[in-house]
Amino acid sequence: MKKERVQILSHRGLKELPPQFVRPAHEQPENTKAIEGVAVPVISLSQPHEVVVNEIFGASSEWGFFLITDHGVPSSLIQRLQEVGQEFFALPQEDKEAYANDPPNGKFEGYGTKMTKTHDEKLEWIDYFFHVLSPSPRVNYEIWPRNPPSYREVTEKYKEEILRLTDKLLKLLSEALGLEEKVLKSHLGGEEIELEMKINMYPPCPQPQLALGVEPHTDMSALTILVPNDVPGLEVWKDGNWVSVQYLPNALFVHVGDQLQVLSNGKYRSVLHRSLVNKDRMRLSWAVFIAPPHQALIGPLAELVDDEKNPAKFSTKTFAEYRYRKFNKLPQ
Ligand SMILES: O=C(O)CCC(=O)C(=O)O
Ligand SMILES: [Fe+2]
Repeated sequence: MKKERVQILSHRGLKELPPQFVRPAHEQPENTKAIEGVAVPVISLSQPHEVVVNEIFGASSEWGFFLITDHGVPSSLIQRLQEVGQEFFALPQEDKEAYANDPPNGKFEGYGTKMTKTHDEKLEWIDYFFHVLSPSPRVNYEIWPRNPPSYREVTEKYKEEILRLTDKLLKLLSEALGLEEKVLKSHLGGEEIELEMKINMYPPCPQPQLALGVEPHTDMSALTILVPNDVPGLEVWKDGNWVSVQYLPNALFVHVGDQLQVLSNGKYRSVLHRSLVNKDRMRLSWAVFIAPPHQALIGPLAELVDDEKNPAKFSTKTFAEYRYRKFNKLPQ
């Protein structure tokens, strides 16, 4: 079945949002505005080690979300990553369709647009490109965009930077829990840890106040490292309010995902977040999901659990089972 791409709809210049995208009133951005005057944590990684550990602990336990600066990823590389992604989405439609994914038939990688599952499930105002980034044996380069030709080289370079940052963040997050620095990464598969790239593309939307780019969710990854273009849109849930995340040039957005919440027995919080869309401008974001291999067993770390004061708050299961339950909206 041919999918209706949001980018094509957007190009038609509609005055009104098609009804399948109109969120129920209680979800519409105009009825659920972000609170003013609250700023998300921004952490410079070039501060003294103890300061960084403390700030990461505070942000991960109170917000499950923070921005990092002085992370060492060259701004020229971030810019190239953004250019090759934008160039892909600017290709003629039939060129993009050659990469179409097909989730109902198990083909998750490639160019995609979400379709409704049930009669009244609403659509999100987004097209995306999704592929595995690491480890190498799991990567299918056939599905990566061959156009622009530098897509692969640039994305591989960015992967190396994200692998380096993953190591660094997992060490800091382990230390902040009072654990040896290698603990979190080893529970997430060590060198088998998996990275997936999702380029989110939100075209201009005729009635952004009625739509969502991505509906409220937590990521099932352990961590997600995201870089947006300069169009704001991400909001995170904090103490009963939505808080908008402002654009900060070259900062990377770090989300704590479900697997880190489970491993830390709830000391770290998996952040609820959503994204809004824009009337005139295209928003793009590059999310790298950092997750354990499917067969990894994930549960609260023994070091953090005791029968009396800190009973386990989550059950232990394979990541494959966690994913299955989350996709099918079953209790964990
Ligand atoms: O575009 C964004 O800022 C958020 C996207 C997101 O939450 C996701 O891809 O899981
Ligand atoms: Fe997300």
